Amino acid sequence: MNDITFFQRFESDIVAGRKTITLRDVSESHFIPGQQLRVGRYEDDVYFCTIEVVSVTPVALEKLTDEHARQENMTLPELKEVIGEIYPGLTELYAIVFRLLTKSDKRVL
Ligand SMILES: CC(=O)Nc1ccn([C@@H]2O[C@H](CO)[C@@H](O)[C@H]2O)c(=O)n1
Repeated sequence: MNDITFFQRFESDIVAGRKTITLRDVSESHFIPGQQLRVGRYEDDVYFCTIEVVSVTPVALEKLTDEHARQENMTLPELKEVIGEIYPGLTELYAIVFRLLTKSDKRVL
């Protein structure tokens, strides 16, 4: 069982350490710093890595900065577009900072 999923298109950035945060809605704001999470792909739930939660911080959409975008390996306009597609109309987000612990050796990229 996985604890959190990411869209498959972000898998390579996560396992390469280029994406170190995710922005989620309140339904995924319950993670605790220090918690280790098994990470799967949203499309098929295939496990691909384990991360450790570093912090969970509420952030308003309008308060997102270039630093958040850098941690997503995107530009700020790209990030806002992605969020608008995943969470239409949502303005209250939670920034989950994580660090990569282990990668699955069964991944096929
Ligand atoms: C079911 C579900 O909500 N899945 C999600 C939600 C969010 N995200 C990522 O968070 C950042 C901003 O939202 C973007 O980089 C997306 O990667 C994701 O991969 N998968």
